[in-house]
Amino acid sequence: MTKFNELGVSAPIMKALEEMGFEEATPIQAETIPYALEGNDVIGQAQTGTGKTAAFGIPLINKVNPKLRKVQGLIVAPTRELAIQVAEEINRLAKFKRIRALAIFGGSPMDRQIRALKDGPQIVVATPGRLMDHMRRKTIRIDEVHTAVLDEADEMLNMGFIDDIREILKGIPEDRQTLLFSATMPKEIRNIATTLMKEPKEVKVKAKEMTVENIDQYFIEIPEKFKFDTLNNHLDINSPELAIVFARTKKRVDEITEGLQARGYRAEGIHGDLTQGKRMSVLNKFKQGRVDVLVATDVAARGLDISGVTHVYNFDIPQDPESYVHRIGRTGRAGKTGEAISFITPREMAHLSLIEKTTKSKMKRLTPPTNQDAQRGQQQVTIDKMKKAIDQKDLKPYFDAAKELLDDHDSVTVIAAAISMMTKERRDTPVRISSAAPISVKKAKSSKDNNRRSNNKRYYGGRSQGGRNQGGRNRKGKGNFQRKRRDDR
Ligand SMILES: Nc1ncnc2c1ncn2[C@@H]1O[C@H](COP(=O)(O)OP(=O)(O)OP(=O)(O)O)[C@@H](O)[C@H]1O
Ligand SMILES: [Mg+2]
Repeated sequence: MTKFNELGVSAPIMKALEEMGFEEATPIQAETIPYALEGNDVIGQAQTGTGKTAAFGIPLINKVNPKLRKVQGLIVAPTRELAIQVAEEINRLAKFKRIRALAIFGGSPMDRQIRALKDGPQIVVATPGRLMDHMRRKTIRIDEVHTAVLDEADEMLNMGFIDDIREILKGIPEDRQTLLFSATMPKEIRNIATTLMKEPKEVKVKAKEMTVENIDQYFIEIPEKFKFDTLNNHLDINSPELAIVFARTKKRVDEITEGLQARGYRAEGIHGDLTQGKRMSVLNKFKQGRVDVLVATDVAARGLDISGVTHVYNFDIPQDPESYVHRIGRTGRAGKTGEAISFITPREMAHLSLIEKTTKSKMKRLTPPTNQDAQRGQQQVTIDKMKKAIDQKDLKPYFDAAKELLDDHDSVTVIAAAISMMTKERRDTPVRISSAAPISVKKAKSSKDNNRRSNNKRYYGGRSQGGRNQGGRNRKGKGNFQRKRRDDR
């Protein structure tokens, strides 16, 4: 284990790290910080939730001159919420260095951002679309930037963003330091990346699997029309502290959200068609635990660090294995455990193998839970509450009433009545989710799908201990798949 002071991190940052409770550097931090501090370009790849933000944030802050009120560090991120989160983490790390990070992103008033930029933040975290707006209007100067960071680098260099990124990098002096980070880095994207960098040091934290091992991964083979009830049952059985449900399209996100609300869950949806105000309020409610289930498109798949997310459901399996890695990585962060459950229609089974092959990890099969399983799961929630009360509460004031009840009824009946009154009643409000075209399956490899290991015994006790736009424009018309996909999230 490496201490931060062994890495050459300066005193003000050390103080911030202490305040944040970071005792030791994570492997990606230990390996990339020294390279970056020496001024090297770095490509850093490490699993989700392993501290990549600080891995680029610390050396960047280290290098920034607090006396110079000009943008010196530019971080580009794919979504608005991620830009905000990264700026917050940078500001925490920079607390004792008198420098400020500002997030600029689409969907929020331009004039306010222009004023904030005039204030002279040394670090800007931006989504590409809004950043380019500012560049065109000359309301941001990036010609003194010495460090450029692409967070979620493979996404930023993918078809939907690559042209913007090239244009942005053209505005930054060529002798810049460039840092690229992501949990995934397909080879062809890595090749593009190196053309934008100078002899980059490539750090790939050695891991058997691309996914974090403290996420238990499951799949349920289920026809489309049973997905919603299965989700319902699963939520009842697992009673997640916080759960994220990923669906393929904005429409499905809306329908699933409405369906869950109709069935009595505290659920809210998030996708690219909502106003920025709504997106932020939904995410904040989720972070505060006022919403238990966040239903989302891939707009929430990358980078978001929300503590307490115990379950991730892939209501629809994602097209790309990379997207799978990022989605499930919203749980099991910073050493905590989590569960990921993917719904796969029979026709999509070959796609499961492709994902497993890419991520080098296996999903265990679960049988779809029945309504009875779900009922039992909900009762278990009550029983757990009762057990807690037995352990922790002073129940003596209730003894007389209890004894009175037991004069007339046997104890099993009395307890059953108590459980029934405290258990959430299931609502069977009919819910219809419009059907979605199944994923287009590439490189189908079906032979081993027929004899997958079965692990059906896992219904109860499945509760785990949990410890959180895109560039702002809805650009249409290029016609390629990636672009379309981004517009639809
Ligand atoms: N050295 C550390 N010690 C303890 N906690 C840490 C350390 N470094 C980072 N963290 C915390 O771990 C969590 C995950 O960090 P971060 O969001 O940077 O992960 P990431 O690798 O960028 O994940 P993703 O691939 O999903 O973007 C954050 O809450 C962060 O504050
Ligand atoms: Mg990250």
